[in-house]
Amino acid sequence: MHGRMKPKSVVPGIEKVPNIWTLSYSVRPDLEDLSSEKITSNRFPGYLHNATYIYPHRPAELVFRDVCVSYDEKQILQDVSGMVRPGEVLGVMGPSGSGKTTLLNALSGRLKTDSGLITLNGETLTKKLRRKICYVTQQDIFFPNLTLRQTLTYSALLRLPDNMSYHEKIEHVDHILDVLDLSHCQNTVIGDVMKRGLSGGEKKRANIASELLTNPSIIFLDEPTSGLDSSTAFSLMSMLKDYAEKENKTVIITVHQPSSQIFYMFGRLLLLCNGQLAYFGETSQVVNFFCEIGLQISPHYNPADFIMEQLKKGPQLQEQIITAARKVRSNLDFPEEFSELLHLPEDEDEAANFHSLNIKAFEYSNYNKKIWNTFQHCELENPEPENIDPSLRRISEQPLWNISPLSKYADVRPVELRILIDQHKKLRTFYHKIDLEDYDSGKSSWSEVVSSTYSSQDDLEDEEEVKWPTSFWTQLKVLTQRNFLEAKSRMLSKLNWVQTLGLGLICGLIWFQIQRTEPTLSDIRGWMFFSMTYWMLFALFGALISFPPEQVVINKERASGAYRLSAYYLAKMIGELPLTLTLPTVFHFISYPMLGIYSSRTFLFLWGFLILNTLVAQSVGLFIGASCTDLQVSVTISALYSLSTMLFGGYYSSCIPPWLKWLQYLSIVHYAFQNMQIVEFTGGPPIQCATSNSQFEVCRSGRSSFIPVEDIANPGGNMFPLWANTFILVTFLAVFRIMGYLILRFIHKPK
Ligand SMILES: Nc1ncnc2c1ncn2[C@@H]1O[C@H](COP(=O)(O)OP(=O)(O)OP(=O)(O)O)[C@@H](O)[C@H]1O
Repeated sequence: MHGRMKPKSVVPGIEKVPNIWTLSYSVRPDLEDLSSEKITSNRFPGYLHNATYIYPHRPAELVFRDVCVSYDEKQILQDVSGMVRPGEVLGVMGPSGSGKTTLLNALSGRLKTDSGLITLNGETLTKKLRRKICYVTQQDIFFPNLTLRQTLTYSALLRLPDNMSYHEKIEHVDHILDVLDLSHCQNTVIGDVMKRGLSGGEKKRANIASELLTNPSIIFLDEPTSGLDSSTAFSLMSMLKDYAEKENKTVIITVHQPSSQIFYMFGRLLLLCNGQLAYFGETSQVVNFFCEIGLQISPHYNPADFIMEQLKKGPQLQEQIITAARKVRSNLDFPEEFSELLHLPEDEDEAANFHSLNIKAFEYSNYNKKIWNTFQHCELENPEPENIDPSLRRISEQPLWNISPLSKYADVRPVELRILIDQHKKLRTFYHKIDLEDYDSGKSSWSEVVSSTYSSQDDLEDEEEVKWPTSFWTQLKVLTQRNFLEAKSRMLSKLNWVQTLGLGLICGLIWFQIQRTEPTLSDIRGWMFFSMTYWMLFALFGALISFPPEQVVINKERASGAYRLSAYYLAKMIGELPLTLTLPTVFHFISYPMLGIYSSRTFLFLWGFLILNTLVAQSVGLFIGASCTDLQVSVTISALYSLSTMLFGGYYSSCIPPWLKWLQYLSIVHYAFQNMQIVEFTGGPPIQCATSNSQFEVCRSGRSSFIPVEDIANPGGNMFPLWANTFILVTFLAVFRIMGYLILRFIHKPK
């Protein structure tokens, strides 16, 4: 024992699986009374003994080598290499356009690389492993109407696994609010340019908080300090550095022009110049590096400013710096050699060499080294396979990493350490993993780790295996609640209430107690046409304008794999349904009785068709909003569609040229207006004929009080029955909604 925290229980074990021996052990401070059998059967069926160790997340070491990226044959990144270890902060600097964001996108797996190697703990970056990565974008993208707490709570409910209780998820939100010093503004709305909310610095931290919720192992931050004053930027960076160190996170940050205080917070620095590596190494050594190539920094000068100036001085100096950086790659410390060692042997010769290589690799790696020491200094208690490598006969009781005193979950999260030995009894590699099922109550994004540690590469690349953090039903439920809450303040705003109540009253007063006679026919039709087209435009443009900003948030969340598109889309329809119905209902309930209710059936049917028409129009708005990325284009298309659908609706013109008449079948107003007239003129009391000069044949032939609806609604034309119009409207609704979904699913996917 070496005077560090002493675990109460150690459960070592060895297992045979085809061609591979697995040695593993567990250290759980709280498992004094449990036998190893019990632990084993509960958690790792099929394993003789399991191996767990309490740790709040799986530390990840990111190594990248010779990464190349090009756009349309333009080389953006060329042979960029580097690495970053758990607990470290890597700063990425370079002039504007040098490729910093591109590098972050490539390393986080959001961008396809042309060549190069990116590994996490020695495993090639796959979609599954990407879930351990979080990416904090430059833009702070949120729903502006939700408070910070609501935003984080919904994010936690969606992105933390189902096996974690609601209470635990909320506790985790509290923890993150605490870590990022956001508790004081948790009930403030996020806000936007129109509505004041969180300050710029708070919004930045909120952005980081929403990503840290999943307890990722690696955090990418693209210019988190841009737009912040120097003291806010400093406190944000201090917080990130503390967080990385205490919680053993791997942090990569791009910055433009940091102050010298911020500059020295980076443990390592990666400089980019025209997409090429200009320096990679310890930040404290960068000034020496420049010195060695004859570029001396003046005393009291900010090294970050000095470096940026050198990188912009012209092609000749740039080339000199890049060449010098290339030379540094021959140092042992550089990850080029290191990353090769982390690979599993491909053939017999490589395998023969592998044991010693891997030991060397451990020595290079900070935390790997600790593990290796552990194995060398302690006795293995349990039976083991014959002829096992002697170096694996020892096991430690010590903790391998420091557990963050900040993390209240530190004592409930197990991590498994596993050594794999091939059939030649050679050490192949080791893994450490979290057991999610029983102990990791899901504060992490590690659901993938459980299966990935042992899987073959093929399995890892099988994207089908990638699971969502929560079930479809959880996603549907949470997203429905969030949609309702988010849309409520927008759709039922005070202004919308004033507009609806005002227009309802005005309509009621204009057509107050209207007579049902031939001369007032056009007024009755006018009310119907007005109310229908008004709500059509209201719903269509409402959906059209609100959807693009919402889509930005959805794309961000989809890019981080938070939920299924289908769950979101369905939730949007369900969550917004009561809100969509509210205002047309209020309008109808105010204005129609003022006209004079002649039958409750007519009143209810008219209400139903008003709602149906509103929902169809909303679907059209959603479809156009999802299809067009340019708001001006989408507004033009919507205006064209909605105004022409009104023209073909049957109120303004009853003598459309025959060659244009087919267009009326594309008009949603046409069907809805016909239905309303059918209901009103067949359900209500008959319309009195004019006493003289009636325009209706039926009146001129002596009848006094019945005008057939066909003569009113579509004189001389064909009229569909009520059910057929209704069916067509429902079909419109379904088709536009499905097309909107398909566009989002296949065309406007998140990048
Ligand atoms: N989709 C693209 N198509 C073509 N070129 C692109 C694309 N995206 C980026 N680039 C180019 O790649 C280069 C690097 O861009 P990147 O955004 O990575 O630079 P940066 O260092 O992050 O810049 P800044 O500091 O200004 O944000 C730039 O020259 C940019 O014009």
